[in-house]
Amino acid sequence: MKLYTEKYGQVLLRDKNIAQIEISNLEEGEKVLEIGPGEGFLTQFLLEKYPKVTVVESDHRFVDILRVKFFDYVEHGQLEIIHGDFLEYEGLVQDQIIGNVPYHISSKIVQKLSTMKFNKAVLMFQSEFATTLMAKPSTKEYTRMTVFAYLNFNIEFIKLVSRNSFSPIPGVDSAIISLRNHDNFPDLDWNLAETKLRQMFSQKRKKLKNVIENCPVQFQENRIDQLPPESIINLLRNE
Ligand SMILES: C[S@@+](CC[C@H](N)C(=O)[O-])C[C@H]1O[C@@H](n2cnc3c(N)ncnc32)[C@H](O)[C@@H]1O
Repeated sequence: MKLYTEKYGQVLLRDKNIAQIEISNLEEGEKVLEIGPGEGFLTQFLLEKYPKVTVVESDHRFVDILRVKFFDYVEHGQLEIIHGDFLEYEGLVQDQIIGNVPYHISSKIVQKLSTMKFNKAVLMFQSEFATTLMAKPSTKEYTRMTVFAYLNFNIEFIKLVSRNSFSPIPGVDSAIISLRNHDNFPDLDWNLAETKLRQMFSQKRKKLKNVIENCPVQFQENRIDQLPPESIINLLRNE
């Protein structure tokens, strides 16, 4: 039986150097949470560095493998294996988060992370998605998700990763980035801001004077995807 389903983002990392780069970008700490460990390629290195490792894996076939492979670590309480959906994870504050994440739910993972408290997350995404998170205005990669990420995180680009580092070889390259929570916009009403953001980007071909009531005069002739996040925040506050 084939043990992976590319459709569910199950391409497995095979390059130890890349795993080491990801782990060296995490910080020291007590606890680390891994999203989607698969067969545990990253997990084995995490266990060398952290006293408490929690992994959340949704596929029971991988969970069975992990339970056998890391039996001793589970017995000694260093490793907790959770069979479940990370998007439903309700755990406590984590020091560090790591994951070569399933590409088809990248946006949902970023949204989920925005609701969690952690020190630093080191994540591997499809390179195109990583570009979106850090895109500049007036480029095709600049989307609602770019602004959402800016509102929630400090983002750093770490490394582009060739598709040849995975098995099976996917059709695209990947990229490692890091996210840190920030609280730069404590005055924002988040539910309202997200609704407005969605509404503005759903009409991104229109000039803002035709999208927003009482649009500030300096933005009236612009389209939403021409404005930098700093200006969009003013719109989210003002409207
Ligand atoms: C790209 S693979 C990476 C596997 C492993 N970390 C590696 O690098 O070899 C993504 C993993 O996430 C798991 N996964 C997919 N959706 C998930 C979800 N919602 N919650 C937790 N794990 C998930 C998949 O089963 C798979 O093991």
